[in-house]
Amino acid sequence: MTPPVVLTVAGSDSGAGAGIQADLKVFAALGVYGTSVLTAVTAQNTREVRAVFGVPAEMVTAQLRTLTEDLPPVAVKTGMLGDAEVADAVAGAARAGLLPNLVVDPVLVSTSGARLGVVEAIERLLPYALVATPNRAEAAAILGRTVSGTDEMAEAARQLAAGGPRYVVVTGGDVDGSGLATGGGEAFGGAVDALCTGTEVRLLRRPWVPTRNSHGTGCSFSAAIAARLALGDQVPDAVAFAKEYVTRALLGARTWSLGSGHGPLDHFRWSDAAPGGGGSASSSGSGSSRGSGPSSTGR
Ligand SMILES: Nc1ncnc2c1ncn2[C@@H]1O[C@H](COP(=O)(O)OP(=O)(O)O)[C@@H](O)[C@H]1O
Ligand SMILES: Cc1ncc(COP(=O)(O)OP(=O)(O)O)c(N)n1
Repeated sequence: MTPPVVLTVAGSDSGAGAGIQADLKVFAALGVYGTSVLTAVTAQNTREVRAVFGVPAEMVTAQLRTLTEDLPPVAVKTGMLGDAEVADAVAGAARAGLLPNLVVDPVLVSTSGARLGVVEAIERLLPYALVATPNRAEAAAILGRTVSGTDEMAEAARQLAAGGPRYVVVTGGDVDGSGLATGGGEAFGGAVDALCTGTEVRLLRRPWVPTRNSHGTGCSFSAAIAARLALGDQVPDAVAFAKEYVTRALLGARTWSLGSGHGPLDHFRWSDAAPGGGGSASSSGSGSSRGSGPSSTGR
């Protein structure tokens, strides 16, 4: 069967844990045909982002036009955009109807602290998003206030949804269920995200996986949402699937030793990494919206 085409518009991570490389791995793992528009090249490993080189906006437009003429996507995700000119180029394509089922992951700063984007660029694209997936820090930067506990995450999701995207997931991979920063190696109450559907906010909770190999969780999450939208899921189901997928990909990589910093997820061995069976990351689902489980399409 011909797979649906899914496009990622993002930066290159030379270490392949995040960015274009992670997105394409997620697409392959979930059975869709991935295409890519490169917005920037980073010199990056598991420890740091050493250099960033932006692709000119005209070249981003050329990639978008060339691809969408021949391989029109069924769903699209954006990651690192770099500057506002690149965001304008992508927004132009969205306005022209070339980027259906658009998932915007507002990448601003890497885990290691490097700046990968600006709020102004994100703001230009958010009105065209079907789904936006900011983490707590990104939501805070866009809204201009702190977003700490789950109540504030829910409120931030509601506020961002009122300003453009139909659905917003504020992710909290770095906090436990009661909103305390984790930071250590212990499992707390769960990795909690807040999904605003436009009418309500649902808290999605899966086990928090204690691992250093967590580089690229945000990229992988948004890529999985886009893949599942292309396969026909409704947004809440796509989001629930993506959360489960990331949990399993984190579990799959717990024993990996790739690089000396924050290593990548195991994007491919997720279908046999059952959450709850993974050491201290016991199941703590509550209040979550669950779609069909990842194992339904696992290889
Ligand atoms: N250690 C972890 N254990 C379980 N889930 C996690 C962990 N880290 C991140 N996640 C999940 O991964 C997804 C991406 O979130 P997050 O890591 O907050 O994004 P970002 O990489 O943009 O900071 C969310 O569903 C989040 O809950
Ligand atoms: C090229 C590139 N794009 C995005 C990121 C950040 O990835 P993300 O998944 O949002 O973040 P972490 O999970 O690594 O915090 C990146 N580093 N490089």
